[in-house]
Amino acid sequence: MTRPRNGFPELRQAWRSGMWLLVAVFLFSVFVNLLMLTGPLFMLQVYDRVLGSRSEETLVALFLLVGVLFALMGVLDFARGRILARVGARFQTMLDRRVFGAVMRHSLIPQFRAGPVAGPRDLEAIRTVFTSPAMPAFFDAPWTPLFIAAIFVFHPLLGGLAVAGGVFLVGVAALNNWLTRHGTAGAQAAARDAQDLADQARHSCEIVYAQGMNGTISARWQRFQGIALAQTVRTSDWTGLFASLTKAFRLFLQSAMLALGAWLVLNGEMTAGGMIAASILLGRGLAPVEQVIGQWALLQRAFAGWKALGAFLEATPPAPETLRLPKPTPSLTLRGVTVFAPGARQPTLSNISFSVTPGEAAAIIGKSGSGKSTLAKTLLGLIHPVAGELRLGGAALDQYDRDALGTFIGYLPQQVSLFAGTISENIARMCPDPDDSRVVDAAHRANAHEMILSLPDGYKTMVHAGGPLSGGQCQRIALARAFYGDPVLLILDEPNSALDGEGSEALNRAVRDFKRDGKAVIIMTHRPMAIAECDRLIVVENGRLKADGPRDEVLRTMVKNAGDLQNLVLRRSGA
Ligand SMILES: Nc1ncnc2c1ncn2[C@@H]1O[C@H](COP(=O)(O)OP(=O)(O)OP(=O)(O)O)[C@@H](O)[C@H]1O
Repeated sequence: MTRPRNGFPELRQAWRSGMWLLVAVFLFSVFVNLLMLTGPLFMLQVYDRVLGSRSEETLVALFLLVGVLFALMGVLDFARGRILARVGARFQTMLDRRVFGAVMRHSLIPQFRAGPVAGPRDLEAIRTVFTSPAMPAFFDAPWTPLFIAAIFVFHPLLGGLAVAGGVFLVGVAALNNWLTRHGTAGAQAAARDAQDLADQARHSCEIVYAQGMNGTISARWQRFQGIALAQTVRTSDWTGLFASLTKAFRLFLQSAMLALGAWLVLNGEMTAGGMIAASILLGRGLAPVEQVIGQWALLQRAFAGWKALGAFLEATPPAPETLRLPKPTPSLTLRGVTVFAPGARQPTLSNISFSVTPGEAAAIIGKSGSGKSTLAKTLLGLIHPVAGELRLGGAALDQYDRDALGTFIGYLPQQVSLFAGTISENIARMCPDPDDSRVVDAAHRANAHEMILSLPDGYKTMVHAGGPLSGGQCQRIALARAFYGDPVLLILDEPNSALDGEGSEALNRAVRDFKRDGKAVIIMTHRPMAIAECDRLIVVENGRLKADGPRDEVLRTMVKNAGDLQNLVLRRSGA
């Protein structure tokens, strides 16, 4: 069995790419931890040497030295924090594109599109650990045994007390982890549900108000929020309890250490300086443990994110590398194409075969739900048939590079959506430096140029959810986006659903121009106006091909009210 190369191996590779920086952090940590001995050593010297000798010169010299050493420790500690932040940023940057790509591929499956998008959040959760105090604590933790060993040097009894205290703290951390492991995950899942519902409600706020759904939606949101809050409070109660317990215990342990030390001093088994130094060493040694416990919720989220992200990337491999094929000839062939909706028993499209040749415009008509939009998405390679083959310019769709294929095809979806950006960027398919002449040319073809110029900011008008364009204006801009560049095939799904008579005429003109240029056009519709320029008519019924042939012939034989429809088509097209 071959081991998967996607998923966890990708995470590990991104992690390893920052390894040399982590080695630098490790080296910095060596010095930071050695410099942490400055305090106890200074204490030892002051108590045992300065106070004993009553030498002010020694005190001043030691004090200056300590100042320099602490300054050095501060600089090194700051530097390793900066490096760790960059290791995290590097980890995220290496995976950002891949995760975004995987989310996009995953969203092509309709039932996943509506679900929560975890990938980027998981990645963010892992990165956050690098900027949290937990990460330096991990690099400090290996020094804990050294500090405890140093306490043994002062006196074995003190060392024994330190070990017992350390073991108790680690036990507390493990118990905390065990008690909160389910609560944290549950709280995160419920918070995600609440956030997703809030986003959805915000996007559809008009329908929420118009249909009096404010109360029901906010009650549903509050329920999710309530679950999230209850779990968070319960988890935070446990974590808070353990954090307080740890803190109080560590302070008590330091006092216990002092008490034991004082007793040993009274018995003449150690010096007063050693007693103070041992107490400080204990504080230093146990600080990383305390810090990790304090950051436990963050660490748990990062561990869960690592597991979820690895599994997600494993299940969503990147698109296979393809050759950049040259621009295809505008001929499309389908043979026996069958498509199932995920989990469906009956096919949405069954054994569909037809071809469209250069210079031809074909209309695909059928009742609502007959499978026209599914066919359009299949022709675009967005839905994969379970059987049959589909070729553009002689090559199967998956032989094309996905982005390149997109430039060869102009697509107008049934439900138009524009992106946050200027009209010109939207027409240029969100290219950051659009070619103005091609943008204007596409707008002209879609009869959108005058309309765009009439807007206060013209082509620079910002498009955003909810404004400032009407449905028809959006459709014309989306049509211009389909025309942008030099597509060889146009696939238009209900192109004049929001167009007025003038817009429909312009669309017919554009289709005529496309045919004249030897390109191919496919229009999914049930509006007669849209088939005026179509030479071919393909009728789909319940996902099956019912008829395919010259438009007028098919109209005569297949459509019940052929006469009326034909008259309407010919009258509207001015033929
Ligand atoms: N990704 C998919 N893969 C296969 N089938 C799907 C997919 N998504 C939806 N379907 C199925 O396709 C059926 C037909 O829907 P489709 O939107 O293609 O019809 P349509 O002819 O365009 O209808 P309308 O004219 O109302 O837009 C739906 O009933 C649904 O079960």
